Amino acid sequence: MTLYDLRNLPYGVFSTGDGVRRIGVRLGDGVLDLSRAEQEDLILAGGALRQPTLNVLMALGRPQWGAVRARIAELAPTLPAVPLGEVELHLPFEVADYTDFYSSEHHATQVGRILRPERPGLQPNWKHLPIGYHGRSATVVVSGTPVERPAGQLGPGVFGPTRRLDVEAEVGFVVGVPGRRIGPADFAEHVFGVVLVNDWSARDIQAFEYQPLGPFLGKSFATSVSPWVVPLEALSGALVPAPPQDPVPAEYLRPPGDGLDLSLTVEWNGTVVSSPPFAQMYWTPAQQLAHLTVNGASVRTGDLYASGTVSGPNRAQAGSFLELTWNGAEPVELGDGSVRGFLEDGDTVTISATAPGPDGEPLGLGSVTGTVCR
Ligand SMILES: O=C(O)/C=C/C(=O)CC(=O)CC(=O)O
Ligand SMILES: [Ca+2]
Ligand SMILES: [Mg+2]
Repeated sequence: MTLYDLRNLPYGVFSTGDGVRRIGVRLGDGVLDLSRAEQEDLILAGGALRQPTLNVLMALGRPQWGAVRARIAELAPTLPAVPLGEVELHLPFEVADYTDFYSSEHHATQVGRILRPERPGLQPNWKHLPIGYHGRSATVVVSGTPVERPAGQLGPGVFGPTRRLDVEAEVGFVVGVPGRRIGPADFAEHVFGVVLVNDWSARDIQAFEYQPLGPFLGKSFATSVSPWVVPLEALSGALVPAPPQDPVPAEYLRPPGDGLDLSLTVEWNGTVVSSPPFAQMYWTPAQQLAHLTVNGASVRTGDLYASGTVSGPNRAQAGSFLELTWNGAEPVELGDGSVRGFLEDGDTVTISATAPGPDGEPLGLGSVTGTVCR
C-alpha cells in the first residue's frame, strides 16, 4: 500500500525533453503516458487523452470518467512508467473561472477577530450562506512556479512591496460538466476532482482595499495549485458527515452533501508549522457549488472553486500565517532557528495532504509548493 497506488490514480499533464504536453496518471513515483496509451488504442476515450490539458476528459461526464479510470487500473501494470524525476509537470487543466469561498468557521472567526476586533468574529450572514468572491483565473499557476512579491497600496499614501505576504491552505474543486442551478445532490455529476490550493495573500494590501467590495489585488497576483487532480471516485473512503449546521440552511443548500476527511500539512522552509483538518469545514463542497449556481449563473469545464482557508480551532491547525502568528504579533520559530511573522523573500511554503482510501489506508493528494521571489 502506498500513497499513489491503484486506489488513487490522479491525473496530470507532463512533458519530457521534447516539451510536448501529454496527459498522464501518477502511479508510485512514475507517470504513465495516457496519451500514448490512447494512441495505441489501449484506451478508448474519443481523443480526450491526446490533449495538452485535462479539459476534454473532464467534460466527458461521470460514466466516462469511471470507464476510463477502470481501464487505466486494468492496464497500469503493463504500461511503461516515466520516473517522476524526469518529467516537468504543468497546469493540469485550463482554468475557466476561479472562485474562492470562506467556509471554515474557525478561519472566519479568527480572521474576523484579527481584522475587525471591534466586531464579533463571524459576520451575521456567515451561517446562512457560503460566502465567496470571484478571483482571477489568469494567475492560477502550477506548484513550483516562483511567486513574485506583489507591490501595492499598503495604506493611505504608502506604495511598495507587501510587508505581510501570507499563504492560505485550501482545497480546490475542479468542474468537469457545465451546469446551472446544480443542487447539492448533483455535485458528483459535475465535479471531476480535487487539487490543493495556496491562495497567496498580501495582508496589508488586502486590509486597505477590501471594504466594501472584498478581496481584489491582495489576492489576485498568484494562486498555486497542485499538479495532480485526484478524481472524486478515489476519495470514496474520505466521505464524512459535515459538522452540524445551525440554523438549518436554506432549502437549496439541503441536504448538505458530504464533508471530506482530508488532513493537510503546511511546511514553512521545511518545518511543519500546522496541520489543518478539512473534515471540520462548515459548508460542504456540494453546498458551495449549489450556492455558486443558484442564481442561474453557469459553471464551465475548467472552473475551479476553492474551499476557503482550512483552519482548525488550535494555533497548530491554522491554514494561514495571519492566524498562526496572530498578524505577526506572535512569530514562530522555524527548524533553522530563524523567526518569522510573515513570508520573507526566498521562503518556500509547501502544502500537502492525505485522505483515507476506500480501505482506510491513506492516499496522497500530492502537494503544492512555491518560493517567494523579488
Ligand atoms: O475576513 C476577511 O476579511 C478576509 C478573509 C480572507 O482573506 C480569507 C479568504 O480569502 C477566504 C478564505 O480563504 O477563507
Ligand atoms: Ca482564500
Ligand atoms: Mg489567490
